[in-house]
Amino acid sequence: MSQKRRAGTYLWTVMMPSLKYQKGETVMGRWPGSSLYYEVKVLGFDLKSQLYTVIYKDGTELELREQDLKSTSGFQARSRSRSRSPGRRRSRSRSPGRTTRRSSSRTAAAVAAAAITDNAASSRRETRLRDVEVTLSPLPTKTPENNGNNRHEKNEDKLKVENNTANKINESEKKVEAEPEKIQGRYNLRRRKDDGDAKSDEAKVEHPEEKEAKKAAGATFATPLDFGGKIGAYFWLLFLPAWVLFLVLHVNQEDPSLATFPPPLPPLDVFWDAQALSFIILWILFQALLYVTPVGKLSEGMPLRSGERLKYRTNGFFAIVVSAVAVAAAVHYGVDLTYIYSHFLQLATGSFLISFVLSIFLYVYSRYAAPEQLALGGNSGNVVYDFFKGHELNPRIKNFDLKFFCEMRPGLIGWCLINFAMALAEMKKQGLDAPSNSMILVNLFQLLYVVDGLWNEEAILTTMDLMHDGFGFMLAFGDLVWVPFTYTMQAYYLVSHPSPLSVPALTAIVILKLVGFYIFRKSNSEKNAFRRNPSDPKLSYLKTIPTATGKSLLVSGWWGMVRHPNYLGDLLMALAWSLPCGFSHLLPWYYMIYFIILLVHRDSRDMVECRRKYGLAWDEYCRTVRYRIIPHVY
Ligand SMILES: NC(=O)C1=CN([C@@H]2O[C@H](COP(=O)(O)OP(=O)(O)OC[C@H]3O[C@@H](n4cnc5c(N)ncnc54)[C@H](OP(=O)(O)O)[C@@H]3O)[C@@H](O)[C@H]2O)C=CC1
Ligand SMILES: CC(C)CCC[C@@H](C)[C@H]1CC=C2C3=C(CC[C@@]21C)[C@@]1(C)CC[C@H](O)C(C)(C)[C@@H]1CC3
Repeated sequence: MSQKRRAGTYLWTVMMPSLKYQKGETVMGRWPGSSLYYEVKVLGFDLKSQLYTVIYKDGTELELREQDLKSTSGFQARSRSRSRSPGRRRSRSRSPGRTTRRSSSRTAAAVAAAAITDNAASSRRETRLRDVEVTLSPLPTKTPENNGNNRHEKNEDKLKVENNTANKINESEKKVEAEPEKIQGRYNLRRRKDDGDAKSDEAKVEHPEEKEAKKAAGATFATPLDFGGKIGAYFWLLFLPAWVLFLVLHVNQEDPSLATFPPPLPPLDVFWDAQALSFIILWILFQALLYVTPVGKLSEGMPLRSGERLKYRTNGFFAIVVSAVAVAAAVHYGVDLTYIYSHFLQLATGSFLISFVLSIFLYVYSRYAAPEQLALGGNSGNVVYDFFKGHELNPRIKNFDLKFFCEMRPGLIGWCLINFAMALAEMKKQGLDAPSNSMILVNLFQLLYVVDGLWNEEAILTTMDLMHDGFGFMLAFGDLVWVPFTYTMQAYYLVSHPSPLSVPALTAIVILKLVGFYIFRKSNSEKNAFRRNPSDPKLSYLKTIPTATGKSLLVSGWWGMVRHPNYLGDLLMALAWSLPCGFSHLLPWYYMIYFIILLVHRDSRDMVECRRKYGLAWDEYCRTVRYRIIPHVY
């Protein structure tokens, strides 16, 4: 464990009491780039970057330097005179969006809604100052109409509420100074549970045990628990491995139908095979060797909280090509890959053991990490939850990034290897000279998915897993067990359950796959290109919403169609993977069902995270782009 890691934790503990502003304190924070100060609440302090995390009244969280904060007492006299002529004074501000803000009042200004602008303008913002009119409107009071998830779905109602509020703004400003405590209720001080959950600060009660746990872990930076919190973590730790083993046992049955679920448990020694475990270890080491080979690009990740940008060796395509050559050579020299089919259960158990040991290592390793290296979502102070969710954001041994490697290599490439082995097993079992049409489709479709992911490996650096999720049991198990041993269910199923396809059915399925792939690839590439270079002239036709963080949100193109066009494409592809297996059993549809649940949950997690980061600009985006995944449906 490096000394730097230990030193970070030590300094954190001893220096906290001497900080000028304390956690929970309400102070005035400068709007980044401008000379305007708004009321903010201090959420924490990061020793390494020497930045305070603060939350504005609109829910936007930002990191500010000490000199950008002032105590409210020393500030009031000056700011009052500023707010005397609300709505009339225009101040030129150089906020990250470089917007001109109409300050209707000291307090109301903090709840800025963003204006939609086109990306050509947004590009120019990168090089020169540009004024964009920004409408400032207070957050509507919590009412049955605008509260809850349907807040954005009921677009028309919401707009009406806002228009009314806007009309009344001058009237309400008069009351602002006279009734400061009422304002507290009108503006949302706390990050919302979901996109529309506008709970006031007072409404949220922190349980004493939660407080204690946080204190014990020095968990100043943390986001609300998900996956059912602490209890949920216990549940998932037991359920996920059991589920994989049940699926594997189930697919092995003559009749893998609901009537025969759960399958009978074999004796315990059947699960264990030392040779299977050693094959898994060899495969992971082989992939690690390819990963560290200095071939391919060194790509930069997105800026971390500390401002640092990590470098990643993105040679995934090289890795899959070399792996394919190695597998072809092995088959040529007589290696029987159907071993994978006959020892599937033992291989899954071996992978599970590795993922479990890796998760323990990751948790212990994270205890030596500096606070800014921890993941916001896995820093609750509860050992089991943090172990499950992932405590450290980007655990690395020197330059070897464990999360990136596990997500993109052994499991993902292993998925294709297993599918290929299933095709060989089908030929052997069914006495075929070539795999069936259905097996070929499933193999080619999923191979395309993986190869595309590796070809565009850099794009993973702007996804949720890499940017937000810590690396713990959930992802270690997901990458090393879940992906290779459950995503291969369709191929495994086809080995013993042939499903002939007519030419029209085959053609329709291929078209569906290509449509899904097109949407998936185009939308992912559009967002990735925009995040990497917002001033890219090729994207200048896109409309964007500026946000207080300096990043903009795409509001036209693919990301103007629905909020997660990439999920839509992915779901269409998932449908095309299940259809070749027919409708005799539910098992080959398992992936489709799981994927809908996963993506709906992921979308809601992302909504919470984006609401936290972008505040009202995110609300504006949600009002403009009403549907989450399927246009006019969901
Ligand atoms: N096969 C599988 O098992 C799985 C596949 N996937 C696939 O992986 C891919 C990545 O998914 P995932 O990481 O969940 O999510 P996304 O790639 O969609 O990333 C979400 C992030 O994109 C940014 N963003 C959101 N809206 C906008 C916008 N309008 N303009 C610009 N940026 C925006 C935000 O980050 P910020 O603003 O901070 O940049 C947000 O947090 C998807 O294609 C998904 O289908 C995902 C999970 C499992
Ligand atoms: C065990 C849990 C219930 C769920 C674990 C989820 C993980 C299996 C997935 C989370 C995000 C993933 C992605 C891919 C694979 C599945 C996991 C790890 C991905 C690498 C597949 C290939 C794609 O092209 C991609 C876009 C690169 C995917 C990124 C997200």
